[in-house]
Formats: sequence, C-alpha cells, structure tokens
Amino acid sequence: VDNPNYCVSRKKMNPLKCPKTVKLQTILLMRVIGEGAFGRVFLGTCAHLIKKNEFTIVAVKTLKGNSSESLKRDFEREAEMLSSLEHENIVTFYGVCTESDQWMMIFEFMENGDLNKFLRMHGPDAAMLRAGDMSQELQQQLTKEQLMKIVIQIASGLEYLASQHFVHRDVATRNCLVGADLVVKLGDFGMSRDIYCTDYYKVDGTAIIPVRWMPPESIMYRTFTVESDVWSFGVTLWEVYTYGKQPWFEYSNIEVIEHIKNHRTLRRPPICPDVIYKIMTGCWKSSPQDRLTMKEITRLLETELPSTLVYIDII
Ligand SMILES: CC(C)(C)c1ccc(C(=O)Nc2cc(-c3ccccc3)nn2-c2ccccc2)cc1
Repeated sequence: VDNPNYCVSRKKMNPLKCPKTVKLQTILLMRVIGEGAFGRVFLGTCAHLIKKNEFTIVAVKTLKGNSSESLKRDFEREAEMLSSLEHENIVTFYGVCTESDQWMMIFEFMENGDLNKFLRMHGPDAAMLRAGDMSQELQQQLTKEQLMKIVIQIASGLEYLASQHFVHRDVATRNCLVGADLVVKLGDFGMSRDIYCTDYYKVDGTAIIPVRWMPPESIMYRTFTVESDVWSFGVTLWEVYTYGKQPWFEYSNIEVIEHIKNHRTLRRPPICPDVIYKIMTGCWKSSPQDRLTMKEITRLLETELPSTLVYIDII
C-alpha cells in the first residue's frame, strides 16, 4: 500500500537526499521485534555505522523478499524522504541495504518501544495490576512533569516536520517511540495498522484511516494538511494525559465519525493541566486556519515547563 504522504509533501519539501547505503556484512539481525503485512522489524547491530570498529544497536525494517516493483518504489521513496529529515525528536534513519532480496531500512533503536504501550505500562491501570509493593508502583507511574516532558518533545518534532512542509497524516502515540531517559521521538515502522488495527477504520474496502485522530475536513474531504496534523496532535495530547486510552473508546467508528462531523470534541481528561486543555481546544477548532500552529504550541509548552520542573537544591 503506497504511503501517500511521501509523495504529497515531496513537491514542497527541501531537495530530497539520497539515502546512505549500509553494507550487508556490517548488519547482524538478532531478534524480531515487530511483524507487519509487508515485512518484519528486527533488533540488530550495525558495525562502523557511526564510528569505525564500533557497533551501533539498530532497528531494521525489512521488506519481504518477493515484494512487487511498486512496493520497492515505495521503499525507495520512503527512504529518500526519511533521509531528508533530521531532528532530535525524529527517529534517526541511518540508511538502506538493498544487497540481498530482503531490502532493509536501518533506524536508531528506541529501547522502550512505542509510546502508547509505554503510557499504558506506566499508567494507573498497570499500577493497579501490579500486586502490593507500593514502592514499585510509585516508581512506575509517570508523573505530570514526565507527561509534560513527553508532550514537549512530540510538539518539537512536529514543529520541525511542519517547517519542512512534511504532512505526517498519522500523528498518534502509537507512532512515537520512547528511548532511554524518557526521550521521545516521532517515528514508526509502518506496522501500526497491523498492531493497532482497532485504531483504524476501513472505508470503501481499500483505505484504512485513523478516524479517531482526524479532523472533520480530513474525514469528509480526505484532505491532509499541516493543520490536520495539529488536530491529531491535540488528540495525541489527550492520549498522553489519559495514559494511552483510545480516543472515543466508548463509541464505534461510525458513531465517532458522526461526533467529529457534528463538531463534538473529546472530554477534558481528569488530570489534564489548564495549559494542556487550552492547547487541546486550540487544536480542535473546526476551521483549520483557526487552529494553533505547532510553533505557537511549542512556545506555550516551553513557558509551562519551568513551573513543572522540580528544582532540587544541590546540598
Ligand atoms: C516521523 C517520521 C518523519 C520519521 C515518519 C513519518 C511518517 C512515517 C510513516 O508514514 N510510516 C509508515 C506508514 C506506513 C504504512 C504502511 C501500510 C499502510 C499505510 C501506511 N508505512 N510507513 C513506513 C514506511 C517505511 C519506513 C517506516 C515507516 C514514518 C516516520
């Protein structure tokens, strides 16, 4: 399935860079960490990637050996696009290996997996599931300061994509990755439609779209813009402050489409700070041009950060 946003934004994006070629003999695949319709994702190592005689731990997305010419063209387009994006909150794309019949894309490895899983594992429900042992529970649940740190990073990555005229079309916690020390980056391996299939709705047999994250104009006219990414960022904020709940989980896809068309918006999560709810409602304006821009959102969040940081006096 062609991932259309790679070609749509091609027109306006800065000149595309040719992806770096990684030698097959420097790649060692160790374990499957994900499975999708078009291939698998492995944990692996890559030698001499960053420094000579050093190994880098990587995530390797493979394209099935018997893939069609059109899937191979998609692969090349996606690799070109990924090579032209570089930001501390965008997952690093190291390059491609097309020496064997299984083509590979080499990404930085993010050890804590996708953000939706991470939020659920460090939320109140998981804490309840863990027996007794208060200390373990406390250490596991994410604090509001940590949630703020998470959303600032997603906003920063999205502000960069908007500056590159890159329309993502599927901004959601499932398409963010978590590394060490609560580093969060936008990035995925194209498996969300398999792993999080209930987040997508199959319309007219072919397109499968993330309706719960989409604004009215995207649902009605299938237009995707930087402004529709802002709407999705607002829904992603809601996911973070509910520790990974599914938006509109009480409703079916058909009901959700009606709610969004009737300009109903998600309810404020109980633990949601004022500034976050202000941003959410600023993302969910019916007309795209009335919505906040990612630049305005990152400014609002940055002003908020100092007050949420706890300063520990160094004795
Ligand atoms: C945040 C960055 C720029 C790193 C980004 C943006 C978009 C995507 C993306 O759009 N992923 C994506 C969707 C599908 C996709 C699969 C099936 C059906 C419909 C869409 N594939 N991929 C995919 C392809 C090759 C490498 C990795 C991800 C990723 C990162």
